[in-house]
Amino acid sequence: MAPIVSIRDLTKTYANGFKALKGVNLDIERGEILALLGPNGAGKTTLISIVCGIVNPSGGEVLVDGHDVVKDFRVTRSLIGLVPQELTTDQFETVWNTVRFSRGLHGCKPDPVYIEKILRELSLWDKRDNMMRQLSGGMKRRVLIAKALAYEPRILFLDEPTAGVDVNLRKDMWKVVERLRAAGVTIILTTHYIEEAEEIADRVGVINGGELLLVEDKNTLMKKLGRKQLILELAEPIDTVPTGLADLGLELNGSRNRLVYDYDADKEHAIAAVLSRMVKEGIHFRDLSTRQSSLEDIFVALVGEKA
Ligand SMILES: Nc1ncnc2c1ncn2[C@@H]1O[C@H](COP(=O)(O)OP(=O)(O)OP(=O)(O)O)[C@@H](O)[C@H]1O
Repeated sequence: MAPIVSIRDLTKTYANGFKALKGVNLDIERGEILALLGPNGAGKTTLISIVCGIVNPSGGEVLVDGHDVVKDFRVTRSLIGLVPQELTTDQFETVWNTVRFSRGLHGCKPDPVYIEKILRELSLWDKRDNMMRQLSGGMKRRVLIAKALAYEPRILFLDEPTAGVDVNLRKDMWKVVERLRAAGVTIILTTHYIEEAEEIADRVGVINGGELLLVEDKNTLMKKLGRKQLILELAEPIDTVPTGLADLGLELNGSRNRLVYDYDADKEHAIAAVLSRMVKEGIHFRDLSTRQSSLEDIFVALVGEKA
């Protein structure tokens, strides 16, 4: 099936001459959860804003369900829900009306039962009659999510949805994301919290300096770029690593009692060779552990390389 969002050679140069996007190509599949990772100023919000029709591209093309986001913006906009980073609501309106109006604005028939369901899901039901200005920052953020869900979008963009919010909101959010995924909604989120991407995303895209460095299935990425480390606590201290072990890449690490061995996450069989060589060299260990690099390690390595 054709991707639900297709981005081709997308560039954006702002009026001051700053190149925020330098030729991005990306296909987003129907029903997937894609996490876009990148440091501050990488171009994530610019990319999302172009797909959502808020910012005009300088070059390239974006198709949403086959429709051009510039020429057919009315159609594409109706398919997309956006939860922006910044709060954009009328402070003197009630929560109930804010969410209800959002549905109406997008041309959907009123459905109070559905609105109630969303408000309950996001723990906003008790606040439905409060004015927006009476809510805490975290509650306002919940309303932004409710506003985007109110018109049942097929594609949902979440721009740093959990930045500066508490654990409860994060948990509520993930429950909502799970429900939406089950309903076939495509979800794209930007985040600085790598564990969030690790937890929830099917694919991960890394963006830096206006370029998409990679997009990869999360598990494949962790396998391909992930590193593992075998740590051997020795029974007796040693001064130098015997040649037979040094040849395999083992090193003393911070102590005469600890040997470490770094290997690719997909080369677990290498451990057997290390252990049999240990026996051959007559070096005994009293404990053994392994450590796997996280998505965060991979991200830092990728972005660092490019910097
Ligand atoms: N209207 C604008 N005019 C000029 N430059 C802009 C404008 N909007 C954004 N930029 C610049 O474009 C770059 C990308 O910004 P963008 O907001 O897309 O980054 P981001 O990855 O979302 O960052 P963050 O994680 O901080 O939200 C930044 O250097 C920013 O200063």
